[in-house]
Amino acid sequence: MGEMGSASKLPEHTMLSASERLELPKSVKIKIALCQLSVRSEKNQNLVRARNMIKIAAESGARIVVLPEMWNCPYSKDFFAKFAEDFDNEDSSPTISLLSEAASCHGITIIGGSLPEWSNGRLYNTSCVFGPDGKLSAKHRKIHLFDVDIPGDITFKESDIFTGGDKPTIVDTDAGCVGVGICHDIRFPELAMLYAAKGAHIICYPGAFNISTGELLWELMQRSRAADNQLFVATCSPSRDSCGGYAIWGHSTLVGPSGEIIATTGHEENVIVAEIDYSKIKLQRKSIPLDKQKRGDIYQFVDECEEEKHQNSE
Ligand SMILES: NC(=O)CCC(=O)C(=O)O
Repeated sequence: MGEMGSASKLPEHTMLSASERLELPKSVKIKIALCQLSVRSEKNQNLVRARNMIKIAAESGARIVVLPEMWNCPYSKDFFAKFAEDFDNEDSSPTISLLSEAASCHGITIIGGSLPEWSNGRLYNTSCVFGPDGKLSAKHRKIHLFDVDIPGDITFKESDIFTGGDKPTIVDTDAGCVGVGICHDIRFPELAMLYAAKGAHIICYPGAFNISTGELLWELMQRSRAADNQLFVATCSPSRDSCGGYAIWGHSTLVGPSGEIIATTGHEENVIVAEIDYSKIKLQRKSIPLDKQKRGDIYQFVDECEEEKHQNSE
């Protein structure tokens, strides 16, 4: 694995304004790859297999490569702490080294799925973004932790183990402006709206939905976030046969700005490579200008008594 150097240090922020971002990225058409990896209980095997998938993706022409939620570690409370790495300690973070080396070796942007991260005695579910120079360009800590209790079906409480993130994450890459969320973050439209308002072209959600909620909601959530905000949404999941006893839905998908599915897959291990045509964003926003049609002034209930008092006093 290559030298990491200062790969794990976040750059000083050079954020563009939303209106600057509304200009299309230099390359209007790019390829994106979604690596639906089968996650094993041996960390090193996951690193080797993911590295191989990134190579396949890059050789297929992908400029952005997305990995799944928890791809170096089974999605299981028995593994998160054991597999966690301190990203700031370069000697003890083989996964960060790998992502940095792979991004610079192929000259691509990697949305590095998510990994268990140790920081100051806390555990986070964290996604790291690397640019073609191999440097860390953003770090998103899962904001909305997945706590679920469906009697007779599934009980899982991420908040028993993880601390939630407290910041939204948007990053300007040479292949478009990317908003980042992790799995359960997709259920919160406010986050996607914020990214759209800041000028994101695509929102990437590494995710590991389970079979209980996935069938009904996984595709619906992605298409809703894309259609509401008229931008691209990409998701990347581990495959169903991943270790850990949590039944994963799979179905990594790319959705376009009218809510259309551009590419998807089943639940097996697979690398999906698909084309993004960023000009579709402008076209969709021109055809149906939701932003201009919005009535921000009336999305609130007016207290009728207050209204009456106000009218009487006039
Ligand atoms: N890993 C997750 O955040 C799972 C989210 C999920 O399945 C859901 O229904 O929400």
